[in-house]
Amino acid sequence: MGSLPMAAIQPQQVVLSLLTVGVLSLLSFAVYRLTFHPLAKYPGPVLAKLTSFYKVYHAYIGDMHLDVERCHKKYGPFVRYGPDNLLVNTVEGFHDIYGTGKKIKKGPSYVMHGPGNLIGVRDKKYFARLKRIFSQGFSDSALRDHEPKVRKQIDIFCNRMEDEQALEKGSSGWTLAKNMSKWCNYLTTDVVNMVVFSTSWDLLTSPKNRGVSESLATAVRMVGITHQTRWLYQFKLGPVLFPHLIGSILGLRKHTLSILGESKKAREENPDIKDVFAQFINAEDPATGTVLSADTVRLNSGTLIIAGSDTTSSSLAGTFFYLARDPEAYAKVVNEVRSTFPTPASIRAGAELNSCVYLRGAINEALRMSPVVIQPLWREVESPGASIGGQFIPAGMVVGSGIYSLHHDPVVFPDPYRYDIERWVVGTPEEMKTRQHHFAPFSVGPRQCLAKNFAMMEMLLTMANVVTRMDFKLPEGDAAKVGGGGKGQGWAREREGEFQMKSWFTSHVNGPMITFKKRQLE
Ligand code: HEM
Repeated sequence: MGSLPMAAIQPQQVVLSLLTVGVLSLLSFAVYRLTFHPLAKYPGPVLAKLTSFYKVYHAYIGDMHLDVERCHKKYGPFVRYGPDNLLVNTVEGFHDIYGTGKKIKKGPSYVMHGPGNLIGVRDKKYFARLKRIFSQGFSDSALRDHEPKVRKQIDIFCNRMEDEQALEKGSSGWTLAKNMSKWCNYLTTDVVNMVVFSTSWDLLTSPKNRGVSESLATAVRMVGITHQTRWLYQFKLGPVLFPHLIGSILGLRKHTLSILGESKKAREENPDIKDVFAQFINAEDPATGTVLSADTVRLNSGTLIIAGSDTTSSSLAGTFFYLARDPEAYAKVVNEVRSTFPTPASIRAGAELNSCVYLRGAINEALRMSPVVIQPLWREVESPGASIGGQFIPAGMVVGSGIYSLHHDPVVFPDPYRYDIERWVVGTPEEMKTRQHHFAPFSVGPRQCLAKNFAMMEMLLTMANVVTRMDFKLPEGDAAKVGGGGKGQGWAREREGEFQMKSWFTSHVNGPMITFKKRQLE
């Protein structure tokens, strides 16, 4: 009996089989993620449970802080916001994640910042040793060294704000309106460069390098997107998926290298320069016992420029935004500062400045309403797991909290979308303690902002100098609306009195437009 002839396998059949296998694998993967995954019991958007690209999308369009808020309103305090990601919106949970003592470290996507770059270091022991080097740059004694450099840049900033060449016609001394997100960015970028490198791009005085502000913003946007999944970084997908954002980042690298070059040149001429960069180049790498490599120095320098410019500038712009809309708060701040410091020359960082409670309240309330590091800062739970907000979360899961949501808890901050500087001035000790516990613009715990005190000093000095030298207000007409919410801007973006932010890694803002009038000082 002859054997039956084998039927020839058609290419369509191969494709069909492969497709079937592919679809079945995807289906079983989806079923696993929705049903058997360790986070399966937590509610959340179905797409977020299935794929990290849900988060990537919100990071790209810049509404993640609002989407996080929307999800908590819909699903409650624990929300699954990615296949392995859990959002926690209780104050206990927040302090469990970011405070000390838990087996929790920075999330996997932080590797994108490169080895030896403080902000991205995940190993706790290595971090502790590295932090000893970098925190010296922002210690109390270092702040005293930095203060004159900061004041000098603030003086240039104030000269630009009261610029008499730009008086509006018939306005009895008021200047043309200025876009404060831009000007505050020029100020803080020049400040951070002077403090770290003793040289700067002179953004306040020269338009030549101002494109760097755009590059910084785009770099921050790309960081925020890449933070949502480590695959983007590991498989180098960023340039493929977001080619329009990459050019700016290359531009930023060029600018960083130029400032490093300038700074080195200045050091050859004067080897005694004392700044943060001098500490970097003379420091010993705790991992190798040798001096920090050129790459480590470059990476950390880039981090300081980004971390130190965008954040402080958006916070200052926010303070202008809210104060210019609140005549009562404005009057309290102005009276307090002018009675404490009769002349700009008398303004110094320290006890007197810190005693200006309305000024501090005005800045704190702007940071509460519009915290500038605004995406959930992802952390990985280490073995054997951790209790977070009363829930046991297994090792390997990635957890985070939205600072914007924490700051808008209506129980602690009644009428949470209203700017009210009294929250930081009036209250029983218990109430003040509770508010502080729910307030974390700089994060908390071991990985909180390295330069929190420096940033507060810079903001207090800036606002104190401005109100001593000038009056300021919103301009007439539509320009007054720039930066605020309004109809048609999207969900939760209708509130006209709220400074609108795009939640990139740090926030991106526009406005407010502000007009200034120089005071006559004897
Ligand atoms: C209003 C201004 C600022 C705010 C609101 C702010 C906020 C923050 C926050 C929330 C973090 C935690 C980030 C994370 O967990 O991934 C952070 C980290 C950091 N910030 Fe700031 N920051 C400000 C200004 C500055 C300035 C002026 C500098 C330096 C010149 C700076 C340097 C850093 C560094 C190096 C880290 C990383 C610390 C670490 O990973 O342990 N920041 N900042």
